[in-house]
Amino acid sequence: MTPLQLPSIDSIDDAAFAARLQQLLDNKTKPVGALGRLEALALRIACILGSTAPVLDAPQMLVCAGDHGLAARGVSAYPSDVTWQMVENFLAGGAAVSVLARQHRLNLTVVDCGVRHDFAPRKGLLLRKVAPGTADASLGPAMSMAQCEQAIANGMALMRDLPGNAVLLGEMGIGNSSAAAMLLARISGQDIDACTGAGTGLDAAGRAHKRKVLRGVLELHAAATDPLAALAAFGGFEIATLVGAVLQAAQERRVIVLDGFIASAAVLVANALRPHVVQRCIAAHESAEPGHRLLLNYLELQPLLQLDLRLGEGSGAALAWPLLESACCILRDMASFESAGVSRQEPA
Ligand SMILES: Cc1cc2ncn([C@H]3O[C@H](COP(=O)(O)O)[C@@H](O)[C@H]3O)c2cc1C
Ligand SMILES: O=C(O)c1cccnc1
Repeated sequence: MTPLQLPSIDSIDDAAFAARLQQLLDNKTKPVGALGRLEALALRIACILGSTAPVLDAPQMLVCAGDHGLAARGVSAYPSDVTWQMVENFLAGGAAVSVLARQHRLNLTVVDCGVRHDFAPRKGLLLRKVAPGTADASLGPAMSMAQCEQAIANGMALMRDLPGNAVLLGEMGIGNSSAAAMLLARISGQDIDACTGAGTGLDAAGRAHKRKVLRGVLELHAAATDPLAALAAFGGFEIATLVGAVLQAAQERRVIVLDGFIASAAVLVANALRPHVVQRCIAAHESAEPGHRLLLNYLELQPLLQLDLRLGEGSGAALAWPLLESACCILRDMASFESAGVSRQEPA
């Protein structure tokens, strides 16, 4: 295998351009700042796309799926078979993300990154299986480094082939809130107990068991300190594929819309590898999974919505999408004081 080449990702900070955008926003027919955080959102999208009149084009909902060997340790309230069953549901159009993507006209692509099931090929499904599920991370690394790099390379390649200038991140994989919690603990240095939550709905005893298992897995992989080693140690294939997709999207200056805890964990890893990634990111919401708030704080991202969602799939990203469209419309289409002949604020 050729060695993995990660893209280089430059800073898109441009103080002069941001000041120009702020002036455009301040000249719109409204009291200064009256559209609140929608103005900051407009400014961020405009900076990512490098346009004072941003247009979101052919948005892509990318849902990456994979199974986790660690699920055999009882860290999820649901069995691993739910992963492939939900992939079928995504493709049949009945899952939350299917419905919401349809509502908002987001093109849905589902990727088998490493599900323990053989899917029949069909439209909307990309077969990029590295292996049928990761290994049990409580016994050894979830993925070999070669598998980890393969999944990242798959994500980069598939993103290159997707049209548009915006991508919304989704995932499916029973047990993946455990992988996300361990990645957060390792990369941010926070205690695993604070990073661990109920996932699909564990009760108090289930959460205590999950914390104990995850603490043991972190200890087993104490040497996995750099982001790639941590990703290989904890998994999973869907997170690694998303890492590649995020890196590629960031390099192409697409708008990257984060969903919940697990999709955000992929961005955490990508940003640890290439620190300017986060400049291209918008946090759609803050999930009820407690680690998500810690993760967003660590990345200094402010979520748009707080709806106590704890689903994943990309559902929260789809729900926030109309806000991004509205932010662009305001910057593009609102009249200025001059063009509309509206009087400005009286001098103090
Ligand atoms: C029916 C069903 C649909 C889902 N859609 C997303 N997830 C979510 O739950 C999983 C993470 O939680 P844990 O780590 O506790 O397994 C992921 O698959 C995530 O996307 C679902 C879970 C279930 C049961
Ligand atoms: O925040 C998420 O993405 C999430 C939370 C619980 C279960 N699955 C996903």
